[in-house]
Amino acid sequence: MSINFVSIIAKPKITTTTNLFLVSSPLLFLSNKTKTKPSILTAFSSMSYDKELSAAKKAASLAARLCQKVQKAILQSDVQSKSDKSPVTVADYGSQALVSYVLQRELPSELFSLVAEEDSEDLRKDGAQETLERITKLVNDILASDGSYSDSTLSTDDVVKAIDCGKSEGGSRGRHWVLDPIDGTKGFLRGDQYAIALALLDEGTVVLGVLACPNLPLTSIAGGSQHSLPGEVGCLFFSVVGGGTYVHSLDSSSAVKVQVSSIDNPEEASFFESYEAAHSMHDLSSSIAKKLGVKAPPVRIDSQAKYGALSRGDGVIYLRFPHKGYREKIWDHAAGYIVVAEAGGVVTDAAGNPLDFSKGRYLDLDTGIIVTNQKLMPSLLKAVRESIEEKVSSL
Ligand SMILES: Nc1ncnc2c1ncn2[C@@H]1O[C@H](COP(=O)(O)O)[C@@H](O)[C@H]1OP(=O)(O)O
Ligand SMILES: [Mg+2]
Ligand SMILES: [Mg+2]
Ligand SMILES: [Mg+2]
Repeated sequence: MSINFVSIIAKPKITTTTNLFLVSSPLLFLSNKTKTKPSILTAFSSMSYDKELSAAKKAASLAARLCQKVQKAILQSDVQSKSDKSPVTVADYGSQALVSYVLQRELPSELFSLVAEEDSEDLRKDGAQETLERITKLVNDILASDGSYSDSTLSTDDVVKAIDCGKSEGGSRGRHWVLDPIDGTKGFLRGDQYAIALALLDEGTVVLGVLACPNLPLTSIAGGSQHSLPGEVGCLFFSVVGGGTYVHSLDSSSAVKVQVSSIDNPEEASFFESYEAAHSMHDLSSSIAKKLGVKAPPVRIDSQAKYGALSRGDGVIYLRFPHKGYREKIWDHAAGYIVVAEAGGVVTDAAGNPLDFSKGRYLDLDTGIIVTNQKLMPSLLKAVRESIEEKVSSL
C-alpha cells in the first residue's frame, strides 16, 4: 500500500506529539478496545481526519437510509434512461445530493471538491420537474427524520446545485471527496447488493473511506449466502489511513475491527466477482482460479460490497476484468480500496501495479483489478499473467 507519509506528517493541524494524547479520537478509543496499539505515525494519520470521518459516516448513513426507502418502494417509473443506457434512479440522484449537502454542512470551513458519478443534466430537461421534486422531497424527508439542519429545507435548485458539486476533476493536489452514490445500480434494482461508496483523496492518496452496504448481512457471506433474515443486514465499513478498518451495523455505532483472511492455501480460498457478466470476464476469472487451485465456485455479488466482504475475510480473492474499452472510474474503487488495504489486503491492477487515484476521474490501469491477502498475491499474479497470455494467444 502506498501511503504519503510526508503529506500526513506535514499536516499543519497537528504540530506536537502532545496533542495526540490530549484530543480524544474515536479511532484510538476503538483501537484500545480491540487491544491494538497504534504507532505514533498511525495515530497522527488517524487523528488528522477525525472530523472528515464523522462527516463521511453521517453522510453515507443518511444516503443509505434514503436508498433503503426507495428500494422498498421501487417502481418501474423510478428508472430513467441515461444516454449510456445504464439505469439511473431517483435514489442515485438523492443519495448524491444528500452526501454533497451533508459534507458541506458538517465541514463548513473546508474547501469543498467532490468527484462523483452523477450530474443533473437529465434532471434539467423538460419533463423531469416531477422527478426532481420527488428527489427533493426524499432528501428533505431523510434530513427531517434525522433531525439535522431543521433550520433549512432544500429547494429543487439546492438539490440540483448539490448534485452538480460532483463535477470536480480530482487530481494529485489538495483534497477531493470521491463518491459513488449507488455503486451497483443493477444490484439495487434487482433488490440485491449495492453500496454507497465515499472516500477522501489528499494529495492524490486515498486517506479515508466509508462503505455503506445496506443489504450486506452482518455475518459472513462465505459460501455465497448473501441473503439473511430481515434485521440482520446493513453494514458500514470505515477506514482512515494507518488506522485499520472497522465495521458496524447501519443501525448502531458499536464497531469491530476487521482483518482480511489469512488463508494461504488456494484450495481453501474462495473468490468474488461481479454478478453481471457484462462487467467482468467470468471466463478469465475461472481460468485464473483453476490455475491457482481454487476449488470453490465464484461468489458473485454486485458493487463494492465485495471489497467490504473481503475486508472481513468472507472470501480471499476478488477478480475484476472489464471487457475491452471499459475505463474504470475512481469512485468505483476508492472507498473499497482503502477498506481492504487497511484490513491488511492488497489491491493492484492485473500487472501488480498499485492503483493510482491521482490522475483525475479515471483510473489508468493494466487490464483489470485483483485483490487478495499479502500471502496469496504472488501466486495470484502468476496465475493472472499466465491466464491472460493464454487468452491472448487463443484469439
Ligand atoms: N460495462 C461495465 N463494465 C464494468 N463495470 C461497469 C460497467 N457498467 C457499469 N459498471 C460499474 O461497475 C460497478 C458494478 O460492478 P459490479 O457490481 O459488477 O462489481 C458499478 O460501479 C457500475 O456502475 P454503477 O455505479 O453505475 O452501478
Ligand atoms: Mg459504481
Ligand atoms: Mg453508481
Ligand atoms: Mg451508474
